[in-house]
Amino acid sequence: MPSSAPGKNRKRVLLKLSGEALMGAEPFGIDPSVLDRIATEIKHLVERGVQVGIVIGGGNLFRGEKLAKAGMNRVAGDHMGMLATVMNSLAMQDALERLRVGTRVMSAVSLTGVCEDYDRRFALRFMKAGQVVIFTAGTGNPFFTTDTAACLRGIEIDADVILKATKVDGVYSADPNKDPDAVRYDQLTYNEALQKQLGIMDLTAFCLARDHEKNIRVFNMQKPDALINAVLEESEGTLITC
Ligand SMILES: Nc1ncnc2c1ncn2[C@@H]1O[C@H](COP(=O)(O)OP(=O)(O)OP(=O)(O)O)[C@@H](O)[C@H]1O
Ligand SMILES: O=c1ccn([C@@H]2O[C@H](COP(=O)(O)O)[C@@H](O)[C@H]2O)c(=O)[nH]1
Repeated sequence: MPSSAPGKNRKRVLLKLSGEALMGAEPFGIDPSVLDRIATEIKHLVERGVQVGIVIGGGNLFRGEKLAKAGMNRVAGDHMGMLATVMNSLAMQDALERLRVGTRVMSAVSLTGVCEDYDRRFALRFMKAGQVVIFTAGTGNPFFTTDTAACLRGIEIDADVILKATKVDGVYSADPNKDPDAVRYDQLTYNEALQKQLGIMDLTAFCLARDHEKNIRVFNMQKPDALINAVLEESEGTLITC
């Protein structure tokens, strides 16, 4: 399908990709076949005229909290975590550009010669011109997560929806990887998620999205075409609303 001409009224999404989902069956790092499959699905969205901003996690490489538990200074660990998100972002940029999808990586911390600094107005211009923008290095601050960064950037770029692409097929009454009796929701509100302390995202991310009236759709990125369905059919996983 040919690329749509840049236009004013196209759908704009903020896609949060779990770092762990990039591992595929590997114990650490990135499975190139998973990366290429996800890049192909993103290309299909761009070809259908969807403006795509992406935030990628770093859990397949480093998490500050885990490093701190092993004895490292938490801030140093969080800096490593943020740099892990940069590595994932560069890998995704490479995969997209091999598919001839123009892609910019914009970082919350300056990494001269590696990627661009984050600038909201430039990011919007790139997306309107049909380029994918990957917002990397989280919020640029320790003690936050890329879920919070995804909500922050989603609000800043006024995304129609924040898509949390992960390894489970929605939000459950309890962590489905720990509780076999957990039940999946089709839809729920932020206040329900907060009251029930559902651990699919951190509280800061939930509160930010709720306070700025951004819906989040949680879906399984391992399911082929789930991303396309989530955006075009609005049919996958769980929708979290105000
Ligand atoms: N109520 C719940 N419903 C669904 N999943 C839940 C719930 N509570 C906890 N989880 C867990 O949350 C995980 C999703 O988190 P995900 O891996 O996307 O997080 P992340 O930390 O943002 O990503 P990254 O891998 O980049 O660090 C699921 O794999 C699941 O085990
Ligand atoms: O704003 C942020 C975002 C992330 N970090 C650190 O990066 C890792 C990886 O991110 P995940 O969201 O866990 O995938 C995170 O554990 C933090 O250590 C950060 O410091 N600030």
